[in-house]
Amino acid sequence: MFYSEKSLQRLPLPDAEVYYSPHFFDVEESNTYLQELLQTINWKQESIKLFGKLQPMPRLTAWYGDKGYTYSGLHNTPQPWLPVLQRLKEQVEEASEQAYNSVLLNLYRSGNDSMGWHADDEAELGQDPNIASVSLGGERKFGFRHKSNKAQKNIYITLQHGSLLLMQGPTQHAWQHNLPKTQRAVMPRINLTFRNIKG
Ligand SMILES: O=C(O)CCC(=O)C(=O)O
Ligand SMILES: [Fe+2]
Repeated sequence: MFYSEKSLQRLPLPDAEVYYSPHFFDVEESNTYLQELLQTINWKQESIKLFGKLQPMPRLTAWYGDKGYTYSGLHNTPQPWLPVLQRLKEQVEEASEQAYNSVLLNLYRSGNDSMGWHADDEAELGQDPNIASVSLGGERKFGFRHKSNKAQKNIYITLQHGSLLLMQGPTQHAWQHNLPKTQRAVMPRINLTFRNIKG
């Protein structure tokens, strides 16, 4: 692969540090990772309490790494690293020049699966969280919404098969992000967010 294809471009979001590489993994490598993760990850259908009622999350999830973590009000006990996750982690660490000790995986089975607006700003992620997000499978739109500047329009990008997105610095303070549902017929998509849990 040529260096330029791997290279991360800074996206023009004010009050943020966001970098994107659309073809961080080539198609063959991405296909192999997608199949291996579909088969080896211990996917779970978790529920969250919404307005006092338990609701199934609109996606499957799995949590691997060294430390437990609270996410969407759920305490996640991590499962030990799998070789495939360690390989991905090493590549992402090298490109982002950051270390990660955990990964949350999301499986969006269809266009009906989604993730609502949120910021990954839990105290366990430290002051300025470093999050590295790998996308595999069906292309989906990913939104950014500024928390305080109402004049700032939402920004949408398409997360491609084999792409890498980094959110660093003040990003989680100033912005929320989401993965909206889509009516389009889309292939299943796996997302991995590598994080560094403190303490
Ligand atoms: O699926 C995605 O690209 C977003 C995942 C995400 O925001 C998260 O896991 O916190
Ligand atoms: Fe997130």
